Amino acid sequence: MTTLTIPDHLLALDARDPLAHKRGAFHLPRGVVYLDGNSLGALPRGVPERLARAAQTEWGEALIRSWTAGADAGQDWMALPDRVAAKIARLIGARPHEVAVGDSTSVNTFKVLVAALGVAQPGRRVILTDADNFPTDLYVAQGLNALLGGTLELRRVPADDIEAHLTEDVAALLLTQVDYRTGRKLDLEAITAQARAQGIVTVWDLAHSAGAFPVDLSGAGADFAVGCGYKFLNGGPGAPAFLYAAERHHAAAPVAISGWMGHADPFEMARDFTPAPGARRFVAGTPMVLSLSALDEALDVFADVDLDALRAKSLSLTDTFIDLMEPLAARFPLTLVTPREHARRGSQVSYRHPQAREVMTDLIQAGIIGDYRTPDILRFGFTPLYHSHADVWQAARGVQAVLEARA
Ligand SMILES: Cc1ncc(COP(=O)(O)O)c(C=O)c1O
Ligand SMILES: Nc1ccccc1C(=O)C[C@H](N)C(=O)O
Repeated sequence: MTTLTIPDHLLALDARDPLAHKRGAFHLPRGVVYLDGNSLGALPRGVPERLARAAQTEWGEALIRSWTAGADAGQDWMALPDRVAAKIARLIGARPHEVAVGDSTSVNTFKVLVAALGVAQPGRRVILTDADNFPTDLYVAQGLNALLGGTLELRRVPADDIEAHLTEDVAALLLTQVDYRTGRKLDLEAITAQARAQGIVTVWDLAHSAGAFPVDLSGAGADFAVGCGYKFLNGGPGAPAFLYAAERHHAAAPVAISGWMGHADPFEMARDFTPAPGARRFVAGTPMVLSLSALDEALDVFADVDLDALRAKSLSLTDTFIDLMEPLAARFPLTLVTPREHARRGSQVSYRHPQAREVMTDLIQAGIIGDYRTPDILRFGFTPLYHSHADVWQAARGVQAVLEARA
């Protein structure tokens, strides 16, 4: 790929990018523009060594002693979920004891839905959600309803109509802040406030939010949330997920999967479940040490990152891509489905194209790795920690070449 013709104004943006140095913290394969960090984040350079240490030293040498080694300093394996939770908390506007790390986003969605229903207004049985929510959110709610003998109503409405459906019969609102297809970002603050005014408990899926831009769950007064460790948090394939439970619910919210690792004192081996303080009670079973180690290391890349700068760069990258694609959208059957309005955009840009699947196959062949989503969506994810405006330019030129070749 040539870099000679990158427009000066884009090079200038890169020259004054306060996050430019973060690119060096990632392994990015040569010859590839990777625009799928919203599905699987790139590999942070520190992770392989950390994994080797966790395997060879902590597991291989210290063996079972690692569960408690360094406990006084909070460095033991037992506390690893809590250490990771504290790092995620800063990114989502939570306090460390309001975040639990482990299991998948799907499992955590189940846990927080049960918790939400447990603190909902008595008598309310409706879960309100976006009809186009990510499948796992819909399926988990369906499964929970089946478990409860069909006593719930899963009310699915278009995202644009959600606010009109925040009525007094709704128990819980289950929404994904950034739509995985379109990249449309919901106003978490406003919707949470409206829901709370109706006595509705909010459950936010932050899969495409955490690590992409600042989220302020506490400031918004959100009740519960979940999110993935392997997307913008770069924790690696199948990384542990997180859940958020506002402190005010800790005492009353039921713990659906009350496992021994969420017990106040697991090695007391008591006969009855006494929840650990805070969100740790939602950590059901043995911490996934290897994958938690990778996520823990990956999160250190964020340690000194100003989240407002992260958001500003994300918007600059997506603005640039939309601008560069505009002439192509005029020549080819591409329809922008991502909002142009900053407040309504996550960190991705998507287009409809009648041959989206084939076009994405060609793009990936050409080293522009984005994603196809049914039925006709070309999706390009931008990760402010490791993308430059020059990458955005390469990507747009790649799209142009593929579309011209197909025409
Ligand atoms: C909005 C959303 N929720 C949840 C998930 C994933 O859940 P899990 O990690 O359990 O597969 C994804 C992506 O896979 C997603 O985009
Ligand atoms: N976990 C995965 C495993 C395999 C393939 C994709 C995923 C994704 O995360 C997809 C993503 N949630 C999306 O918004 O499309």
